[in-house]
Amino acid sequence: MKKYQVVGIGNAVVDVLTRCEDTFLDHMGIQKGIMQLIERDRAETLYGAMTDRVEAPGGSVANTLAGIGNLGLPTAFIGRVHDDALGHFYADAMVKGGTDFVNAPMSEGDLPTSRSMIFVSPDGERSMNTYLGTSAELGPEDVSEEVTTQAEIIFLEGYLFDKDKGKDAFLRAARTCRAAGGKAGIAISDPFCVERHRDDFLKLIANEMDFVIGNEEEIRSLYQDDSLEQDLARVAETCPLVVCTRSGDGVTIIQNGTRYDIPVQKITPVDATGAGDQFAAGFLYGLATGADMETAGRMGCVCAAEVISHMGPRPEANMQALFRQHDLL
Ligand SMILES: Nc1ncnc2c1ncn2[C@@H]1O[C@H](COP(=O)(O)OP(=O)(O)O)[C@@H](O)[C@H]1O
Ligand SMILES: O=C(O)C[C@@H](O)[C@H](O)C(=O)COP(=O)(O)O
Repeated sequence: MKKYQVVGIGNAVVDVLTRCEDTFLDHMGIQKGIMQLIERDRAETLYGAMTDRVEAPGGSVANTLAGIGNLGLPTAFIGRVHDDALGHFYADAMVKGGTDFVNAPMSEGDLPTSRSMIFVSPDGERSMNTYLGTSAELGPEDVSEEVTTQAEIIFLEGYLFDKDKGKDAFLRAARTCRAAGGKAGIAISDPFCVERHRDDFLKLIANEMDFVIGNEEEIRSLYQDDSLEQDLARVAETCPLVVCTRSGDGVTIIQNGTRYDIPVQKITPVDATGAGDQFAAGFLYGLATGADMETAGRMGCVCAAEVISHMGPRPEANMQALFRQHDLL
């Protein structure tokens, strides 16, 4: 038995959330529904333009780990925060939620803790504006083999793929985990990130990954065949387990050539932030505990439905209790 059932590696980001009308997005030049990277000045402008801000620990894979921690499995997260107020807020929240935050806040360098200004539209869609401070500087030296070899599953965040040292950190984490008998998977994170590094993404998925999770746009961005079915089939040819979420329109899982389609009851989200991350939390909980694919997929949907029913990217409910209500435990 290893120390951790799931370990994540990704950007450590504090989310600052507020509601707005779509006209505000147009006025500020914010593209709706995606994660866009911004510079420090723009971060200050957007922060200043926010009313009724809510601050919450975020970061895509970190949200997933927090979700799995909430479900009671031993978890850890590898990410970088600065030794500043937001950094301590972030690290403390991870630990309080049951996930080890293995890298202490760093005082060297002048890049602050990362933050994302997230505007939630009346239809629940979230538009993220992320200022990447120190979190995107994560490199192989930040990956402790003592942690990765103690992981049954390691989960990597595609956003970190934007820098060479992030790629190196991934490879070190995935290879050391797998060499010690664990499994490695990736959350694709973003179609634009794939756009910038398509060949590397395809190689990583084909050669180093045991599973891949993405939404429809992310899966389609890999092979660009102009057909989700064809794209899914091509990813499934190279990777033993592929999971594709399609918002309120169901989830498709292909494991070693067998396909599972999980229905989703479509609702209007209060705030869609974290839907994909919490789907991954429920699904990985199922994978780590030996559930069949149908059950793991349904667990993912229950976690995602909970998080989109309130503001913020992490669960507020006791997810074990919710699983029991849905006869999943
Ligand atoms: N409108 C919705 N109604 C019900 N469930 C939803 C809705 N939007 C998202 N979800 C849940 O969240 C999961 C992930 O959503 P999706 O939008 O595909 O990912 P991402 O947040 O990564 O873009 C879906 O598989 C589903 O379970
Ligand atoms: O990492 C970021 O830039 C934003 C995150 O902090 C945010 O919490 C997030 O990724 C939400 O996830 P999603 O809505 O499931 O894509």
